[in-house]
Amino acid sequence: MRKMSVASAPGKTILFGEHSVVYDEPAIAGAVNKRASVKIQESLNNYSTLKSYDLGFEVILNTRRGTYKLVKGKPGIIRYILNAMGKFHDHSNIDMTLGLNLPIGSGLGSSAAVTVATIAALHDYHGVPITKEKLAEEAHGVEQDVQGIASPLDTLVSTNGGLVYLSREKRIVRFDKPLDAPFVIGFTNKYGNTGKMVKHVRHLKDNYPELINPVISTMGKIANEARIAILKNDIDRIADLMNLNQGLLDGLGVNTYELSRMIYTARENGALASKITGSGGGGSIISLCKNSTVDNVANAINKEDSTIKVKFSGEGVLVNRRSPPFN
Ligand SMILES: Nc1ncnc2c1ncn2[C@@H]1O[C@H](COP(=O)(O)OP(=O)(O)O)[C@@H](O)[C@H]1O
Ligand SMILES: C[C@@](O)(CCOP(=O)(O)O)CC(=O)O
Ligand SMILES: [Mg+2]
Repeated sequence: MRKMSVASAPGKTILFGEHSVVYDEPAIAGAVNKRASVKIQESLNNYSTLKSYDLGFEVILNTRRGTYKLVKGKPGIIRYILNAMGKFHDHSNIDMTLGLNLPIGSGLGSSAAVTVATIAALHDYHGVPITKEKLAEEAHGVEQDVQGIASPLDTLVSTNGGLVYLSREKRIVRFDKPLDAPFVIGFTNKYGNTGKMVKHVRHLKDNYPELINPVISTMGKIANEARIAILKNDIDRIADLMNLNQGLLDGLGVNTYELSRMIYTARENGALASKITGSGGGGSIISLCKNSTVDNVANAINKEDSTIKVKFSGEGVLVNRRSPPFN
């Protein structure tokens, strides 16, 4: 029987604090019910392979030399997997398969979900016990290597699951109850590149510190206000804070015409709030709706863009389809 390991991890949606979280401000994000899965099998060849039917890529890897040949597809997300293999794999030949049922580059944390699932599968394959804390830390290190700058938010949420508040001290506090309100995620077919958008904000901050620092710290204050509103399930206050957060993201230049189109379409068709989720520059928006308006909002956005129905999910990383006995 060929040695095999399977791990999966959820994507996420950021409610408050994207970009400001990179500068240690608090943030609020939730794991969603769309996941990345990685299967590793002992290879019968004298080389390794990495395939994804969902993303249409195939790679032949020489793990001994650390080189690879892209047989077909785009390299993007492969960089995260190769970085993880460089750190957590030996030179044995393996066949890896990546499954992804969430849109990639769409602000839903595909890079974090793929990275967490890859590392969890590699550690299981090599029989290396690991805690959730260590797994999230290693995954954050991979995102930092590949993107140049990354907060631990995405990889913490993909590892732990649930709706979480990330404090300034980088501790996560899980909300006991998911938000009792329907959301619609709208996404454009123009994906955003997280690394590029984070570097854009860094450039602005370095050039206009006296203007941008107050924006970043106000985003942190909004996240703290939102934490209280979520605990009270004060939907109207959450909505006001989401729209305020959007105004500041716009100021940071991470909005686009397509994202604005979806934001205002959502608001004009009954959404209580609508804002960019994730890095922006493309990708997705998240709209807070009422049960009576959620279908209107989705239908209106679908006229020119796409929507994906996601639910918050309590499930974080799974290894061999069960929540690992993390110590
Ligand atoms: N079709 C694709 N095949 C492989 N990689 C892709 C594809 N589309 C986008 N990518 C890459 O996937 C990564 C997505 O990560 P990121 O930009 O952080 O988006 P997300 O918001 O999903 O985390 C980027 O490195 C991007 O270059
Ligand atoms: C923009 C940022 O705050 C979130 C990135 O989210 P995503 O990769 O677009 O899903 C960057 C980070 O936190 O590392
Ligand atoms: Mg990402």
